[in-house]
Amino acid sequence: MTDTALEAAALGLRYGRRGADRWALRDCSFRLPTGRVCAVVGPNGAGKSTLLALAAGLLPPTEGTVTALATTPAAARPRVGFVAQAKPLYPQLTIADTLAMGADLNPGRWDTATATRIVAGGDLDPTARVRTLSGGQRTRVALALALGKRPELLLLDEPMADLDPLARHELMGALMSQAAGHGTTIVMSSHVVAELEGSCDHLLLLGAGQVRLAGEIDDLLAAHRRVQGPASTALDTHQIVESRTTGRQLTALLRPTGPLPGALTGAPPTLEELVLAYLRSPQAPGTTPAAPGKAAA
Ligand SMILES: Nc1ncnc2c1ncn2[C@@H]1O[C@H](COP(=O)(O)OP(=O)(O)OP(=O)(O)O)[C@@H](O)[C@H]1O
Repeated sequence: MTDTALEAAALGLRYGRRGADRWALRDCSFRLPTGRVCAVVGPNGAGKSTLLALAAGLLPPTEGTVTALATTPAAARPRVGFVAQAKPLYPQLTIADTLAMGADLNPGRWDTATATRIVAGGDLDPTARVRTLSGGQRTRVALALALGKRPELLLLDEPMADLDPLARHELMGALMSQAAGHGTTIVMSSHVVAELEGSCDHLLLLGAGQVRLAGEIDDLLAAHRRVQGPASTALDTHQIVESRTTGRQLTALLRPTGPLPGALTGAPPTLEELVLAYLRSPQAPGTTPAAPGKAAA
């Protein structure tokens, strides 16, 4: 039994031919312990889908390594569930055929009750063909297939994007109970940070193909402060993620490197405040396992 669900070391992927210099991901290093629910966030084109595809073994790295459940992604595949952004399924199959295929492909692992319950939650007709389903209904079937596999590691690329609010709530609940009941590690990309707050305990923030923040969310929040005070307050000994001056008032989100000036009041940010501050400030220094000197503040 491993205690590492996902680990990347100097991982990089370049699309296209050599020399084209289109690095989608470069020099990514992080470790995700098992049993976590990890949010993967970042702007469009940051490399989230690429990272998930590498972790699922669908793309070979151009450089560096990635392991899933302490082995190669290909060797881990029977124990890993992956739902890609496009939710690919066989359009000509019915929902019932699709779940039967899941059972055939996962002998000894398949959880009929869970898969059937997820499909039934959407009030879907099992005899309906996949090609007749809406985007959100296809997502539901794709999640039923992934959860029915009872994976140890579940990789989900924007799983909630096309679900209605009730379906989001219900399926997020199904994912959380899978994590709590079976110790499944879930890695989930999303642009809706508010949705991740309260569900996720680990964060991977990507920007321009690099890992900018990686770690336990509680540790990351505790290491930052959202502060306000007089505009004249000097902050330059601290790592400033973003700062703004309005008249005589300064507000900033920073990573303290020592005691804060007494003129400032502040508190740890929420997850949404932290992520938005980093997204608005692409040049702000991040914290990754590859830069341990910056981790403690
Ligand atoms: N098949 C491909 N061929 C060439 N370049 C690609 C391909 N897929 C992605 N890229 C490029 O790789 C980079 C990372 O893309 P990726 O899809 O991983 O980002 P993302 O963070 O998932 O974005 P989004 O939030 O928009 O889904 C982007 O610059 C993109 O243009």
